[in-house]
Amino acid sequence: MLLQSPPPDLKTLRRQLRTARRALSPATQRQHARAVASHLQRHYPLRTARRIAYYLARDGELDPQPLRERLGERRHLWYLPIIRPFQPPRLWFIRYRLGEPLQRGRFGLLQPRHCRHPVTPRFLDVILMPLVGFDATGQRLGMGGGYYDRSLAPLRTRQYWRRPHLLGLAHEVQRVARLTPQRWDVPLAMVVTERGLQLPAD
Ligand SMILES: Nc1nc2c(c(=O)[nH]1)N(C=O)[C@@H](CNc1ccc(C(=O)N[C@@H](CCC(=O)O)C(=O)O)cc1)CN2
Ligand SMILES: Nc1ncnc2c1ncn2[C@@H]1O[C@H](COP(=O)(O)OP(=O)(O)OP(=O)(O)O)[C@@H](O)[C@H]1O
Repeated sequence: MLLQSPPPDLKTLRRQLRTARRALSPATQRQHARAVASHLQRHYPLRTARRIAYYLARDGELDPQPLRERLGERRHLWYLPIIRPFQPPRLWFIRYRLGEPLQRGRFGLLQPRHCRHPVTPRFLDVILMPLVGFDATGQRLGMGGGYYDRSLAPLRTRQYWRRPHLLGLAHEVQRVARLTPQRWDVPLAMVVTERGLQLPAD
């Protein structure tokens, strides 16, 4: 009898995908970050967005900094996530101007030292999200803490007249065949890798 190996559990899958993205050389990392910036710099919801959340790349994450540099500071306000200091864990977003001081917070994450006027996701036009994994349908695998999912949950249930456009950024090596959607998952509008934009397909 042929025994098929079972699909890896999510914890194993996260570890494998994080190892794969970390294994990319610094030169490849830079090339992918520049390719993603080229694919997105003329992208309509981003060009016209006023408030954009991004993240400071770590652990092999696709680096959104070249994209920030191309889009510039004149038309856009840039925000970084911070873990809000009480339970349940959720993200707030803080305006961050280049050159302002950073400090290490929870999990050793760099975050703005001055946390003035945090906003929740509904005040943002675009959220650039770091992915651990993704599939062709736009399903996303994150760090597993539910930080983004919990923070975005109100957008699913309430009717806001506008909601942020969610863009996932990743390297192609983070693509997986199929992720099973969880009840609380908030779907992405698009995944962007060095190969280009990917609209969710069923
Ligand atoms: N660059 C970046 N910023 C981000 C995230 C992210 O994935 N990447 N987040 C995405 O949610 C939020 C923070 N959530 C995080 C959740 C877990 C870990 C993490 O490193 N966990 C370690 C365990 C560390 C420990 O327990 O001390 C790990 O899993 O190895 C990091 C960020 C907001 N900011
Ligand atoms: N809207 C929510 N309300 C309550 N708990 C939630 C919600 N969203 C996620 N969670 C909790 O967070 C945990 C992690 O979720 P999941 O495995 O989907 O993480 P993830 O999508 O990889 O992480 P993240 O959202 O931080 O990128 C789940 O076990 C779930 O219990």
